[in-house]
Amino acid sequence: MAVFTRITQTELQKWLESRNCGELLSFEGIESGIENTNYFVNTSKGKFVLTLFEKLKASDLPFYLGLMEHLAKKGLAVPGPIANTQGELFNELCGKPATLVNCLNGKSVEQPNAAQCREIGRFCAQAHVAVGDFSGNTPNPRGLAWIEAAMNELESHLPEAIRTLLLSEVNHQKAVAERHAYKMLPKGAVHADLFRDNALMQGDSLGGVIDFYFAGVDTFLFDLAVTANDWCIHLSTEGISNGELNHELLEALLSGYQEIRNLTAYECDLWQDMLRAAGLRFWTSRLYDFYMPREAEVLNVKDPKHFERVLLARRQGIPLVTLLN
Ligand SMILES: Nc1ncnc2c1ncn2[C@@H]1O[C@H](COP(=O)(O)OP(=O)(O)O)[C@@H](O)[C@H]1O
Ligand SMILES: N[C@@H](CCOP(=O)(O)O)C(=O)O
Repeated sequence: MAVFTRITQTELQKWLESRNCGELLSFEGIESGIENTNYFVNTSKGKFVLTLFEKLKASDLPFYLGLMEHLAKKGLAVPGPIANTQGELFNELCGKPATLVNCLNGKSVEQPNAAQCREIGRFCAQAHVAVGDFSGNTPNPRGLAWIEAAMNELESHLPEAIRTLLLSEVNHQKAVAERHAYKMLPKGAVHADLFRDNALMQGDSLGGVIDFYFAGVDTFLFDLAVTANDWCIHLSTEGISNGELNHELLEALLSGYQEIRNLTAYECDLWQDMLRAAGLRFWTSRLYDFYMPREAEVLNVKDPKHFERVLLARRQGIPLVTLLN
């Protein structure tokens, strides 16, 4: 359960008055989130999602909400924030910065098929093209600097074997970041957490992508690798993963992507390294949440072992680059 902040009908009604979104009919807390407090809000004008930001500061929000607004205005399936009468995309509710966005249709899938992976590949590329004229420049908050700092903070909590693997991969990624090819990778504001649970599907079509609150400027290839590691993971019929990729799903994702945007030679060169970087990113954050959970997060901690297996599988150097062509 992750409704960290409880609101009353009167508080919400008052807050909604400054938005042209109709009369409040009902609202209901969403239990599945782990970062923010979310409510479904029904008004006489439609269905919305209210988000109260639990960790992000007001100064962080113009980037995230601006990115969502930018993509929504370009026609991507992204919830556009509803501005208040002062033109603000967020303002305080119960002492927290809060925003109201459109409620999208669809539900997340656990075992995607190839058509759904192709669709998400197309979305990813469309977003990469669409941010060409987005001016926000907040760096990826979970980039290599954060990973290294988290690793240092975790050091005394980790078993020896995990510490060694983590250090080895951080050192590898630091070397990758120094390479000419890496410096030539196209970059922009990316979602950086485009997991299955952040996309709402309606059959094989995309209802929309939500949860931009780990977005930041990073390479497009890293964003695609994050997406591939989750959407194209090999799952047994029981839904269990050994960390390997499902090549049929990966081919679908990459060909959907390349229908919209071709990967450069530098991107093809660094594909394997970015799959590793994406594995490292989520292994580290899950280790961090596992060893240093916030109180209300204890029940929602995600399994770090999964991303340890992902990282180990990507380090094996199977020539995945052939799937890019
Ligand atoms: N714009 C939206 N449209 C429809 N459902 C949404 C929307 N935003 C959030 N949700 C629902 O709320 C759940 C939690 O939202 P999410 O942004 O993932 O929370 P958190 O960042 O706290 O993990 C989602 O799984 C989805 O069911
Ligand atoms: N996708 C990340 C966790 C981020 O949480 P979210 O619910 O805000 O997407 C992971 O799986 O580790």
